[in-house]
Amino acid sequence: MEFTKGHGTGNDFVVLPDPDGTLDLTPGLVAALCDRRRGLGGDGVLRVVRAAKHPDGVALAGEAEWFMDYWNSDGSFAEMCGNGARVFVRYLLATGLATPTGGTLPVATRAGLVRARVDGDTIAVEMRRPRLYDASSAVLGGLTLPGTAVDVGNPHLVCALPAGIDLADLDLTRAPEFDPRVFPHGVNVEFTAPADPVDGTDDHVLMRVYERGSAETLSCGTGACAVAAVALRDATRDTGVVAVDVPGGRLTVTVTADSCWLAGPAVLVATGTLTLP
Ligand SMILES: N[C@@H](CCC[C@H](N)C(=O)O)C(=O)O
Repeated sequence: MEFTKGHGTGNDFVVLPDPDGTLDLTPGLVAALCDRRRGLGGDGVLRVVRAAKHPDGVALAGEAEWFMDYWNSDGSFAEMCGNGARVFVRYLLATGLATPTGGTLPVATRAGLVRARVDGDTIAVEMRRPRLYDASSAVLGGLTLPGTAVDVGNPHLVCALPAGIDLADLDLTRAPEFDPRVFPHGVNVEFTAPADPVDGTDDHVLMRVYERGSAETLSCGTGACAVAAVALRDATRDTGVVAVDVPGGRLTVTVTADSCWLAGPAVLVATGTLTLP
């Protein structure tokens, strides 16, 4: 089986072309592929399948040719992956499987249709506007951190660190605890700290993330969108541009009245042939 490895700000994926949806992708196979010592290694798998050929994509087949079948590294599904969508589009373009029309390329996902725009090394995807819906908290190393629940198609909990606690000092080798009544299907937890202004943006935030199904990653695109929406709310703004620095680089999030653009680099690093176990 052919594979490609790619990443967006260090959030890395095994890309599997399966245009006709014939691959028997199982949670065990996904976990084995993502194993960093015994497999190819990755935060997740992106199966590239025609929307018409996947039960979760078929409803959008009239609007997008390709469906992003995203899996976390533990073998669970997620509704949406912002960095994954950007890498997915890079793959479609590099392989000639799709070309933008009128500057944009639609992709079907479990969270609905996203649109991509390509500008050199940068790929931006337009997703739904993040919805802030509840106050909740995470517990990490005995410390309770208040936060905001945000729906970006997938669930997020954004927690600002109190003064005196350094983002770099957080121990994210263990999962933060969260309230399962607010997040019955689990949650991605973002920890944030303010940063110095960046030209051309309205706000600048530092972020680390513990992802549902993938543990700590170097970046999370939907997480960055959630963080940007909370930063704008805290600045009593409804829309704006926020630079979000993650351990793997910088993402730029533009929240508009009705959507959210996530922009950053998306890179393919290797292709090869995989012998399935
Ligand atoms: N890294 C992704 C999010 C992947 C899904 C997430 N772990 C979940 O289970 O919701 C991103 O870039 O958005």
